[in-house]
Amino acid sequence: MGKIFVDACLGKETPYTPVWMMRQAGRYLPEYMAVRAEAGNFLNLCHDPKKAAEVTLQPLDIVGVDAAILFSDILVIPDEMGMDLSFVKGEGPKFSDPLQTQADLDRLIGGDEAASKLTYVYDTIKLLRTQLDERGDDKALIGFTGAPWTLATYMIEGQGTKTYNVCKKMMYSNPELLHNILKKVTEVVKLYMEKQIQSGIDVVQIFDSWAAAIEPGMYDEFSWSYMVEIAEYLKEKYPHIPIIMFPKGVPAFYDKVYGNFDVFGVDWGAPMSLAKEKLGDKYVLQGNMEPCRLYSKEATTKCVEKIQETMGGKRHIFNLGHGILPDVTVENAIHFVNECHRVSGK
Ligand SMILES: Cc1c2[nH]c(c1CCC(=O)O)Cc1[nH]c(c(CCC(=O)O)c1C)Cc1[nH]c(c(CCC(=O)O)c1C)Cc1[nH]c(c(C)c1CCC(=O)O)C2
Repeated sequence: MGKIFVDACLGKETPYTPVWMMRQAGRYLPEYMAVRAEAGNFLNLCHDPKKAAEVTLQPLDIVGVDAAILFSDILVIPDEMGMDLSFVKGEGPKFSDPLQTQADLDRLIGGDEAASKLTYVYDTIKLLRTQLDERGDDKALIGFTGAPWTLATYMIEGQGTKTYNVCKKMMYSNPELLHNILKKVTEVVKLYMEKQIQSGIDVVQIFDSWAAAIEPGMYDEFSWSYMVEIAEYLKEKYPHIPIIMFPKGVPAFYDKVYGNFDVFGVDWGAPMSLAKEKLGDKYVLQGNMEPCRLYSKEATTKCVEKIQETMGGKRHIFNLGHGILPDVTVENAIHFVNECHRVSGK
């Protein structure tokens, strides 16, 4: 069966506009919390293909989205390259030994050796492929990776950061080392995404969540060019697999966007009309409701109607402008999905 989400990514006309939500498999769902509790913790859940597949599919049945996104995390890549990842309760991800020198980087494994260690991700995808095919509906499966820059911020800082001062010190005082880190991560990501495709995903999304940390004139050099390199590697071998680029918070870069990919993910900080004007002819646009609107049904409806008015149901995929927050009610998430379908004629 043709998948409406895949068709929409490729710019084909679809009977209605598909919708999904970034971070849709997560803590706002009591059913997710139950499976996570069984697993013991978040990383165990990522490492358990059966449970990871189960939470991947939950939003399809509970919220009614048109695509599932693989349940995993962007940080499993540096973890398998040899950095020791943990999630500290209430504090988020941590690496015990952040990268500071070329010698630190040289100790990490790279290339196919690293990509081959992520077997639990490929096993989850294979299981999901079977389960989705058995369902016989037209829901797509999205695989993903972090952009090399976003991954590097965690590898260098050792954790999430508000200032990015450690990685920016490297950017301005030792750019060669930062490029070496980005190159090594890029090589792993290319092979990781290739193995995700071979395992059965329908679409790729590259998350550059911390794009806005880079000053506009340097964004291409330190992030976008690596994302494009990954996209072009995959497009050459797998032209039928759509690629979504999601660089958060870089409207100043919209005039300079280039590369062979299909969908541009618009975050909530940019007006959809601006993205349409600058990028709408070249790329399908995804987005972009401010996730906090999910706290109010009225605010949600207003925004969905406005986005629909701007995009006119053409070359568009509904989504939030960043991830759904844990304290949103399931009822309001369902309302968002239903409204996207209503205004686009489902
Ligand atoms: C920056 C980033 C990370 N991870 C991810 C990003 C990029 C996307 C974005 O910008 O939102 C990507 C990600 N992380 C997760 C997914 C699963 C699929 C989905 O979107 O539903 C995806 C696509 C699960 C997760 N990844 C994480 C959770 C929460 C873990 C839990 O307590 O259950 C989930 C469901 C943990 C995580 N992972 C990360 C952080 C900063 C945190 C802690 C923040 C928090 O606690 O909300 C790194």
